[in-house]
Parts: sequence; structure tokens; C-alpha cells
Amino acid sequence: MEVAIVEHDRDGIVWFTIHRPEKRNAINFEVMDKLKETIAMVEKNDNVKMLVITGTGDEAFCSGGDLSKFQHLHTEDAKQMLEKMGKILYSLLTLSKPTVALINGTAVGGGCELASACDFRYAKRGCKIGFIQGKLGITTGWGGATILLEKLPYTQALDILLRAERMSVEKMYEYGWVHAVLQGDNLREECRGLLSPYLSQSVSVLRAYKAIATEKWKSDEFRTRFFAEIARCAKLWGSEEHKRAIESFFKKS
Ligand SMILES: CC[C@@H](C(=O)O)C(=O)SCCNC(=O)CCNC(=O)[C@H](O)C(C)(C)COP(=O)(O)OP(=O)(O)OC[C@H]1O[C@@H](n2cnc3c(N)ncnc32)[C@H](O)[C@@H]1OP(=O)(O)O
Repeated sequence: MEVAIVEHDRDGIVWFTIHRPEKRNAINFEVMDKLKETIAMVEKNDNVKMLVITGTGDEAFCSGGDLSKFQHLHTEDAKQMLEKMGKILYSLLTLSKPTVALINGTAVGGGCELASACDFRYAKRGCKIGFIQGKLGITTGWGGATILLEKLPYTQALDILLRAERMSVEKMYEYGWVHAVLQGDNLREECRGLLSPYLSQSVSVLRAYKAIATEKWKSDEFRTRFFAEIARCAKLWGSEEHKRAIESFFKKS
């Protein structure tokens, strides 16, 4: 079965849908590979204007890394896994076309990092959003904290990370992380409506604005901070606190 569905529509939107509803759209290596391939295609293809990332079903946008696969990784292997996705999120962050996370359900852990790397976050009313990594004895491991601290005011970003709680869409809207709260009757159409002013611009204009917007993230200084975050998380990955948190999640689920 496909782990992600990629559709290219008439308006120039590429829809990338993580398709693992039975795992609450958790990201394994296959999802990473497919996302990497899609980002490269969007970058190159002049018929594509925007990338929208979402998840299958009503339950989850994305539950982060696939813990059933990644829970046993030790520091060095964990670092490789985190760096692999970190590089993908960095290319998403600096993509030359506008990007949207269409949050159709719960977004937790790495799911929030994936959404943070997008330019806009539109979320269905009632969803829960949580940078819960702190409660798992780790930090964000895909560069998400560095991105959050770039995109939100310092106090809001730090509050979200230190609380490590599942927060309401409304609260995340107040913090400026969610840009539009959607009713959810037809998420795609609501999303398309919000994107229509952007889609009326040419690809050259979209590319030019994205280049201006993302220039600051192409410096060595930013990349060093981004990948240092990943190394810190890798160190915590093998800690007793993290192992206990994951064991307790699997006992419950
Ligand atoms: C690796 C990077 C790191 C980072 O940088 O942040 C991470 O992302 S660590 C992962 C952080 N994510 C989590 O800890 C989320 C764990 N999941 C949940 O808290 C909940 O599942 C949910 C997302 C809130 C949904 O709750 P609910 O609707 O009640 O579903 P269940 O809990 O019953 O789950 C159904 C099914 O899905 C499996 N599942 C869920 N999340 C994951 C996951 N991240 N990895 C692997 N599998 C996951 C869960 O085990 C259930 O499976 P079955 O028991 O086989 O049905």
C-alpha cells in the first residue's frame, strides 16, 4: 500500500497526503523518501505553484515519527534518522514555492515540526496540536524548535515548547502558529479558497518572494543551529526517560 498520495491538480497545487491512518499518519522512512521526492519535483516543475501537505482521515494530520520503527534506535542511528528528516524539513522550509500544512486532525511531535516548516498552517476546528516532545524526555528532533523560534515571537515559541502540551487550534491561532481555522466540512475547498489569491500570481513571482523570504535561512549560521538541535535530540533519544515514555505509550495504545 502507498504510504503517501501525491496529486497534481488543475490550479497548480500539489497535494501530498500522508496515507497511514492506522498509525495516525506517523512518518516512517518510506514517507520521508516520498516527501523528499515530492519536494524535489515541486522545486523543479514550473507547472506547480504550491505544495499542500495533509493526512488521510479525520483523526490525524501526523503523529510524528513512527515510534514502532524508531523506538529502538540508539544515539548514532537515531541521529541518522533525525538528520534524514531534518534535511527534508530544511528543504521544505526553503522551498521556492509557497507551502501549506492542511491540519485535518491531531498534530503531535514531529507532525508539528512538519507543519512548522510550511509557510502557512490551516487547521480544522477542534484539532489538538502538541509539541509534546518534552513529555517524551526528548526535544524536537527534526529542526522544529529552531524553525518555531524563527517564525513565532520568542515568548510564544518557548512557551509552546516548554509546556509540551496538546493545545487547541484556537490557542495556536492566538499564538500565530495557525493562520486560519477551518470549519472542516470540505477542507480541501476551504483551503483552495484561501490559496486562490496566491495562485493568481505567476510562478516567477512566487519563486521571487519565496527567495526573499527564505534567504535568511540559507546562512551557515542558521544551518549550524538547525543541525545542532538534531544532535541534541539524538543524545536524549537513548535516555531512560525517553524509553519509559515510549513503553508507556505502547502499553496504552
Ligand atoms: C521522531 C521524531 C520525533 C520528533 O522530532 O518530535 C517524534 O515525532 S517522536 C513521536 C511523537 N509522537 C507521539 O508520541 C505520538 C504518539 N501517538 C499519540 O499520542 C496518539 O496515537 C495520537 C496521535 C494522539 C492519536 O490518539 P488516538 O486517536 O487515540 O489513537 P491511538 O493512540 O489508539 O493510536 C492508533 C494506532 O496508531 C499507532 N500510533 C499512533 N501514533 C504513532 C506513532 N507516532 N508511531 C507509531 N504508531 C503510532 C498506535 O500505536 C495505534 O496502533 P495500534 O495499537 O496498532 O492500533
